[in-house]
Amino acid sequence: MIISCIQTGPTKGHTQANKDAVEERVLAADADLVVLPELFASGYFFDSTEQAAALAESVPDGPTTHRLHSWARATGATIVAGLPERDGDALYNSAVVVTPNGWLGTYRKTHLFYEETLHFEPGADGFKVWTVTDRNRRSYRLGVMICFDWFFPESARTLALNGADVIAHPSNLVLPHCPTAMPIRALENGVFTATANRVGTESNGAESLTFIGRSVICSPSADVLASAPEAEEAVIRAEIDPHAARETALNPYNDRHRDRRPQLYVR
Ligand SMILES: NC(=O)CCCC(N)=O
Repeated sequence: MIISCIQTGPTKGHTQANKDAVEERVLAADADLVVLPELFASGYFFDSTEQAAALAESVPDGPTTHRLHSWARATGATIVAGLPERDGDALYNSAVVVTPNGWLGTYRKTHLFYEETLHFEPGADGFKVWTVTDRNRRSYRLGVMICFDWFFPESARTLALNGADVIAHPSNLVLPHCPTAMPIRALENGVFTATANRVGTESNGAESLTFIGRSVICSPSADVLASAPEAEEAVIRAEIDPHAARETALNPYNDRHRDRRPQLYVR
């Protein structure tokens, strides 16, 4: 199967224009799994919680999920994309999994970063894995984490223990470390990872953040299968066999799952 990460450069608040700007690359991706960045259409560094709330939408009946479904239907791809979600009075930094058959599920970011903590509720649903199919109807297991979740090894580890073959990782990275770390996150958990980041600089009216690009697709052997430049919009892609993630033996004596000693791991 083909994984594609689309590295974008959105303008905060211009959700329609940001979706229009990425549509052509999604429709041309020719991939089984397309990963878009965290908050891909809204932008990230909100001036206020009121601005975040104004840009948030309900799932699955909001306009962005509908647009993602039209793209999934048109391409046959499964799409993972980040958006600000409103559920009653609560706002979440979420990612939706959308297939040609429609919305499949939502992940709410567990570990909020910096001023996200002012605007969003932390997700409390844990790390979910969905069974999806590629365009040849071959099934694989897809987990999702969002940006800063990478910093906590428990995120990718829990997804791997929950059976993920592939981890989609919508991001808005501003620190330099994640792209360097992701090959090891993939290796230590025996999964493929697909980090889709953005570029550009955004201000909240008082300070600004610059996003580092460097989207990256990694293999269970810590290979960097594809990577994007730092400051340009880009599309990266890689062909993988997701079931290769199910080979847990490292050698005749070691197995990445069997060798774990959770009874000795504190917390
Ligand atoms: N949007 C984010 O969660 C940024 C996390 C910090 C980083 N790794 O850049």
